[in-house]
Amino acid sequence: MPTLAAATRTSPKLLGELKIIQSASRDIFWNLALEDALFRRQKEQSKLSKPDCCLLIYRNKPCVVIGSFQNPWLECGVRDAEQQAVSVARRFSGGGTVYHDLGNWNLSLITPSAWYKREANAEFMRRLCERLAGPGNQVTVGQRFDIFNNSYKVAGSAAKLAQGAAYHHFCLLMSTDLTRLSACLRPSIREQVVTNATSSIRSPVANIVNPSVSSKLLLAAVTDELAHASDFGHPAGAAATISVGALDVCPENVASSVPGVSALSVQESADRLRSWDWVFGRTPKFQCQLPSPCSMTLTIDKGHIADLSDCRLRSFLVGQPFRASVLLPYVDCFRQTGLLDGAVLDQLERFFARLGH
Ligand SMILES: Nc1ncnc2c1ncn2[C@@H]1O[C@H](COP(=O)(O)OP(=O)(O)OP(=O)(O)O)[C@@H](O)[C@H]1O
Repeated sequence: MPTLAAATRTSPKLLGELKIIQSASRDIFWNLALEDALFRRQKEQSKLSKPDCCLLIYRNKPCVVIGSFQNPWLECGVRDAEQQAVSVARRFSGGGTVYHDLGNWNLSLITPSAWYKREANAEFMRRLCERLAGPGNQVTVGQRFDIFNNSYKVAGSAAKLAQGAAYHHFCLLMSTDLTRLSACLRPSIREQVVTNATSSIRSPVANIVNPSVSSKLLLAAVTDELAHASDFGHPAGAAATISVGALDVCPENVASSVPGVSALSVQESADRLRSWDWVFGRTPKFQCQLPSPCSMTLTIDKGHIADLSDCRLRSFLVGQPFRASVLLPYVDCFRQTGLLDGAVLDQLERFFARLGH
């Protein structure tokens, strides 16, 4: 027979409200910071007997978003992204690299950790996608809780789980520029690399609907699916009410429209997410092997050159950030001093140029 303590642990508390929050910002860094602030607020709320939870909806200007434990140079063309004004962001959650633009919608379910159910969240997304795709389409949940429409990936998913709170976010391809998506996901470093960073699982992708779906229609479909959430065992089914908490949230109104979230802390967190130290400096240590005529091995740790097999260059380059703006002037210098032969310098120049500023 279960003890009283065990019974109390397994019978979940009712949720308070499930609030839908929609961001008006199109800045990936600010939106990731807002998501993180809502997650931290959720952790605080976990002490309450009836915590609220929320669904954050946001879109971004063109950007590549890598997972927390990934290597940006292996996942995207950093220099090409820079040249096309595509931001590169590192999110807090794990998983692989995705491309966002205004045709890609992000839905993030932020709940108490006790309510976190990957399968039910994915089923919520599957039903939403099925509704958007219309009849005659086969919408399924993949092994890693991604969503496929007729075998094409239409939504990716990643999660972050901590004591007290969790979020599970989905990026949904509605009318994204798919040519640009695949162009942006071409690696900067194509040389041989040794790393234990997470690799993306590349899949053929498609948009789910024609470009005419408005945010109003999406919001209506989301609200309706959440209202039926108890039918398929989603935690939202236990929410006392489902309501639109705040629309058009932006840096100017976040403090007044989203209680418990400070505009300053969102801004500080956005600035940190935007920094080179966060996006590139947090790359897991890796080794890169440059073939002949260079024939050298570089070790990169915390975004800086930690070691170099060519002893002529070691004293100049070890300790330098792994970025074109710092390394290319050295190549110019080496050219002037005749330290290395021309073919080696040309190869180094091409390699460093691909790293981005
Ligand atoms: N906006 C997008 N939506 C869905 N799939 C995408 C998108 N952008 C790229 N993809 C595809 O998803 C692949 C990465 O998938 P992977 O499973 O590694 O990451 P993910 O965990 O789904 O990403 P996320 O965690 O952001 O959802 C890319 O190589 C590409 O094929």
